[in-house]
Amino acid sequence: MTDLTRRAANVFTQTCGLQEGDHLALILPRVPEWWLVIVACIRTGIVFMPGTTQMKAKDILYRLQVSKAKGIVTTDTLAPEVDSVASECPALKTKLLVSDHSRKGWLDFRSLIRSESPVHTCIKSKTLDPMAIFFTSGTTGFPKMAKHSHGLALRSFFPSCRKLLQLKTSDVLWCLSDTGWILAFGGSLLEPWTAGSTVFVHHLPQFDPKVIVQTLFKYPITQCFAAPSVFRMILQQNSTSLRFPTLEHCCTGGEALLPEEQELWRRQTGILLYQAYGQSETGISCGTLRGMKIKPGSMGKAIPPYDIQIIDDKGNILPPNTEGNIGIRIKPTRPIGVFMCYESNPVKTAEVECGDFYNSGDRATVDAEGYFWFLGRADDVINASGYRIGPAEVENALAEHPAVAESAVVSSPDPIRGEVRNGTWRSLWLGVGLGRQVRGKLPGHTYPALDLG
Ligand SMILES: Nc1ncnc2c1ncn2[C@@H]1O[C@H](COP(=O)(O)OP(=O)(O)OP(=O)(O)O)[C@@H](O)[C@H]1O
Repeated sequence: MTDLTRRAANVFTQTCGLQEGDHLALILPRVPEWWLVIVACIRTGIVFMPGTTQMKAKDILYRLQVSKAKGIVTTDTLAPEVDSVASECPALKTKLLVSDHSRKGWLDFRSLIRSESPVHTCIKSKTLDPMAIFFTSGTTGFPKMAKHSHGLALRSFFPSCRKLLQLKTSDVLWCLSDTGWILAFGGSLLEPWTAGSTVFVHHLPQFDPKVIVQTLFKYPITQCFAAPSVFRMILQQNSTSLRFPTLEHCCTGGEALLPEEQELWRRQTGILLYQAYGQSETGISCGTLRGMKIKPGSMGKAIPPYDIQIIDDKGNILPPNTEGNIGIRIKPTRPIGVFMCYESNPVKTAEVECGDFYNSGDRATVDAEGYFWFLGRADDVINASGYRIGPAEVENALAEHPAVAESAVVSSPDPIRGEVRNGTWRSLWLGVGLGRQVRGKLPGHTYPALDLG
């Protein structure tokens, strides 16, 4: 890694002329170059911006334009999409291709790495210097650019954060997060790197729960980190055995997890499923640390240095068991790991500040023991006849029916009750739950109403 990332750093600065602070879009599947590009950026101070390979030309165009990216690294699958929009991105100067074939107008990253010098001196980055931009999922609008400092990487070294997975050098960690999300940066790079454990990588070009089960049987994976949908779809396979030979610890986050699924996973695999919660703006902020008592359905406790409280819309702390916003204290001191700002969007950055807190936009309660319970996103909460209904609660109820594989609950306007709950369901293969996707993408869309009783 040392040798290859030094060479990659030289490719960026010497061959491409990129400089500290420049923005580099990184859209790669799970190939080794993803790791090389990120570490090379950290070495040089180039701000990397991961993106998911599921993007199409218009998504790439949006990201390149708003970020004013000077460079992009991608594969030959997405290179034509980039070429179709490149003329509309005046800042884009460098296109690097990760492929065994060449393409006109693109630099060949693999052969450049081979020919570049392995001698490189790291910049002397400071904790608060910019390091990365993570685009949010865009569940509620255009993806926002959450800009992080090098402090995000430093946070992984804090003993409090190490307690979440408690990785050892003998561990083999498989994090299934798409390379475009902040979870992949933490779970596939920072966490195992800090602990000196082994990263397991599977190309997994298409999500197939059968392949995941086979892989967990075949390879000496000891820890697995994935979205709840992954565990859910494995359970839906009705496999004869899910007693994996080496798997010891499982962690999940990114969307709501049903308490029943947690219990079913334990019964079928003999392993507990620990829940964590986080955002592109904060990394993992809250979680059930390995070995901590699991309260089924709870996201666990705040992970220091984050001080998480349930707050009202003015930033006042609410008492236990009261619904409110999940807030992370940012005053008087902004904790290391919380994003710097939304790039080029001071208005949005100011909007999420609420008194002494960063307002996550998620609704939850905290119990007397400090465990957090997710209710839904503030913009998803349904107000029907004066009752505030978290869509996740209705989805959980639907999911208890054996014929329902996945569900999404959205509201539609009602002249008498304000809003009524409507539902839809269908199969999905993405690593994020249907509820979150559909709710975010189709606000106000009318589905046939369900009688939910
Ligand atoms: N354990 C969890 N349980 C329930 N929801 C979770 C959990 N972990 C994360 N989430 C959801 O995922 C969100 C974070 O996702 P992400 O940062 O990718 O952007 P987004 O909020 O979906 O996108 P946008 O802000 O663009 O709409 C959280 O705010 C929360 O709603």
